[in-house]
Amino acid sequence: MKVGFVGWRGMVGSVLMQRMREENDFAVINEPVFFTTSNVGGKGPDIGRDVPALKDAKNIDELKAMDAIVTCQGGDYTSDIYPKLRAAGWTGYWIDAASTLRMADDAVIVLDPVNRNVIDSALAKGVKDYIGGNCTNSIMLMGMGGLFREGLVEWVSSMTYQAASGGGANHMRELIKGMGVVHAAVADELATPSSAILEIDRKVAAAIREDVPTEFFGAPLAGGLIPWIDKQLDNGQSKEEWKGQAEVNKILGTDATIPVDGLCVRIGAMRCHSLALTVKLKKDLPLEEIEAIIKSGNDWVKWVPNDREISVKELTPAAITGGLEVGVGRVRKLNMGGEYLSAFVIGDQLLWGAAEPLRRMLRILIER
Ligand SMILES: NC(=O)C1=CN([C@@H]2O[C@H](COP(=O)(O)OP(=O)(O)OC[C@H]3O[C@@H](n4cnc5c(N)ncnc54)[C@H](OP(=O)(O)O)[C@@H]3O)[C@@H](O)[C@H]2O)C=CC1
Ligand SMILES: N[C@@H](CC(=O)OP(=O)(O)O)C(=O)O
Repeated sequence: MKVGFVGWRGMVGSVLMQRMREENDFAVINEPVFFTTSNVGGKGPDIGRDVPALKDAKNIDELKAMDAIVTCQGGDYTSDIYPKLRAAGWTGYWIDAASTLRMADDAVIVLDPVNRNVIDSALAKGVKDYIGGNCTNSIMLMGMGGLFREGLVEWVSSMTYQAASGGGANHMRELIKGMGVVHAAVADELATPSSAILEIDRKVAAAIREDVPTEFFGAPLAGGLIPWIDKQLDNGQSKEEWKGQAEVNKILGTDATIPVDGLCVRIGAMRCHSLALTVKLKKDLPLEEIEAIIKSGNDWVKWVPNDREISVKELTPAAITGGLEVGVGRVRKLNMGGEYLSAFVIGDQLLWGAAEPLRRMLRILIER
């Protein structure tokens, strides 16, 4: 199979390359071809064997020679190139991290540990477009997929805590710079144990208002949060919030829509997205049964007992970042009644939230 890779040196693309090397995926790809929008003729990534020089990611003829194209280049690239390629008669497989094509009728949102049945039936029908889901939705479904699979979920309220990496590499850099600015504003006082905390607080507040960089996020994130992610819609939702119900139902292939809604908030974590969920179940099940169903969702569910000491150690970005496990904890019945469940779900948004579903989709295609 001739597989073209576009966007491989970006943040999502780099994580994809890293995972493909770890899983030895390049051993089963006869001809990997790497494309670029900025460095035609340059050197491709290290995949353990020689690869041809980088090809032009905007050259439709070069792209047309591929059996499959995996792109992490972003929505603008997809909007520009995909229609031209299809118009030129290309019938290969398009695997994409960008949201552009997700809701298209003839595209499938891929998250195979949750919707392998949807993927398999699409492949059998000849569907050619396989798109990675929004990071919060993929993480939520990786954590709570068992409850959805059993048809137990009536609705979900999802309050998110989303990491800087969701915005891209520059956003991560801005967060760290901001942290440095805050520290620098009170470094002397911090070195003096007797210094007054209110004075430290005043200086920190001033630094956050005036000095923390805001070029990429548009508001100070270090030492704060931003209660809006993505565009504003006419109904008062953010686009990120709108994606919840639309994508979750499409991923699951539901007949009747399961309502999913809540607020999406950017916080100062690096690459772990978290969700505080209220789940309305269709029936009042014992907690032990709920635990067994959640654990049975897939091999990556990391069940964290609802215990203070374990939760603060295991259910945090520090514990989860860089790994494929999706933490699920704080599961208990809420005061509203036996059918109301709380849960906290946390995952690395560059892995299950972006690169991993694409990597696995490519593998499914190759191994067919
Ligand atoms: N970030 C996320 O959490 C998620 C992102 N996505 C999708 O993936 C797309 C790509 O996201 P992301 O990887 O964060 O974007 P990046 O900005 O990190 O990379 C995108 C492209 O920018 C070019 N680029 C320019 N300067 C640099 C540089 N200094 N280092 C690396 N690449 C550079 C590269 O193209 P070239 O080599 O051709 O110059 C690269 O492929 C998004 O637009 C989105 O559609 C989907 C899910 C989650
Ligand atoms: N919007 C997400 C990241 C992302 O790229 O999402 P999408 O693929 O749905 O555009 C975030 O900021 O955390």
